[in-house]
Amino acid sequence: MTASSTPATSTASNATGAHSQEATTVIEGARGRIDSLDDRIIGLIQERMAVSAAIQQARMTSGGRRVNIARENEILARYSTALGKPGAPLALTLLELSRGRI
Ligand SMILES: C=C(O[C@@H]1C=C(C(=O)O)C=C[C@H]1O)C(=O)O
Repeated sequence: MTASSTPATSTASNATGAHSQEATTVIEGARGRIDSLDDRIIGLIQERMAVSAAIQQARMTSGGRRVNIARENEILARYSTALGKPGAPLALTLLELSRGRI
């Protein structure tokens, strides 16, 4: 039996859902890369939240409002241009994380 047709271990002990050892190996490696990317994305979101908080604090200390709708519209447009329709709710989630619910 070749490596590519070797059955994977039973689904009970294989969380990938793959039906061959070859696919299991590919998926496990790629999931490691996704976990690493997600760690970086989460770190970038936390960094974004901190930068946004500094902007909001500076504006409020000067007597301005926390929220700036014109700027938020620019961000919504950037995300939907780059990512298509699902980019808008993603941008809204980032804005909510950064300035709370409005
Ligand atoms: C960070 C700012 O303040 C608020 C938060 C924003 C953000 O997190 O991107 C955008 C606009 C504002 O509602 C800003 O005005 O740039």
